[in-house]
Amino acid sequence: MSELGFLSAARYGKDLVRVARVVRDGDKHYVAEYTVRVLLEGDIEKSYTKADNSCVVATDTMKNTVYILAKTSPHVLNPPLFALHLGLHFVNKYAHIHKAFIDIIALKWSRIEVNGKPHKWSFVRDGDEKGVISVAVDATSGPENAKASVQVGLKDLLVLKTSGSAFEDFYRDENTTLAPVKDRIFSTSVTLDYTVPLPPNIPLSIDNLGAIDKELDFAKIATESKNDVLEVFATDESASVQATLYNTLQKILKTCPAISEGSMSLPNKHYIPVNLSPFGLDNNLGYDGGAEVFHPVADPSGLITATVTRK
Ligand SMILES: O=c1[nH]c(=O)c2[nH]c(=O)[nH]c2[nH]1
Repeated sequence: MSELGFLSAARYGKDLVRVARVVRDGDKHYVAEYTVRVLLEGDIEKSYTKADNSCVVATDTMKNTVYILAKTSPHVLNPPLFALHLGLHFVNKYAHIHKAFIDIIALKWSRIEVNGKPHKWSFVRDGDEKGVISVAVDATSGPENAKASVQVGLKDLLVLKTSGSAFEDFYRDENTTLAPVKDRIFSTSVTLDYTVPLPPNIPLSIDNLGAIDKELDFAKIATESKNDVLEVFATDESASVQATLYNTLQKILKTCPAISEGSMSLPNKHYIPVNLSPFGLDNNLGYDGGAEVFHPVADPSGLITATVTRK
């Protein structure tokens, strides 16, 4: 068969590797639960073009590696570091693998408090929110010169405010029916991704991951950026989802000097005030807001996205 095309890109791996790890410090336990995706690039063309599997690190091997490092990595409780450890492992172990892309979704297990005291080994899923980590390790110039991009964030953080949100003075034309409103419900499911450049003074290696975290403190960045999301959402006198998104990312850049860029994706989950006038009831449908009964609509939703980059 004559070939009409050439292989211009190739990347393969294992997706949806679910792993939970318990770390025991005496009778105080810690737990992490992840869904991991591993994708690799390198000298793998012949597996596609020549049906030659000799270069194929089996995706089953990648799955095993996730379990093995979940047991052996000192960084297993720190998702960005664990992702870096996995990525560096693959480019170090296999000379023909030059890039590793590790994505982790971290499920939420919060320690249960009993009578105000944190319990030793009991946890609760107290929200849909998940941590999201996306690491790309590039060892094209050799594993000793590996570079990595690290994006961290969260998704599915559901928030709602019943006041402090307006939407007015928007563009109007003959297709516009939406009435301006001074006071409305604002609800969204926050997706936040931020870029954390690795310190240029510390060579990227498995052995240096501890030192890198000492400088950056990924756990602190995660806590502070989430606090900023919640605080700005609650306190911003929102002129629009767009303006609140922008204010949030500005706040995060201020709080977290290690972050170079942040992106957010915010669906505008509309709550439509119900017209109760046929029943002789006033639901405050006017410009000033103050409605009490709403129809939460699943779709369509707005979808507002933006990236703010440090100057
Ligand atoms: O905050 C908002 N931004 C929009 O772009 C928009 N469009 C719309 O219909 N409602 C809203 N609300």
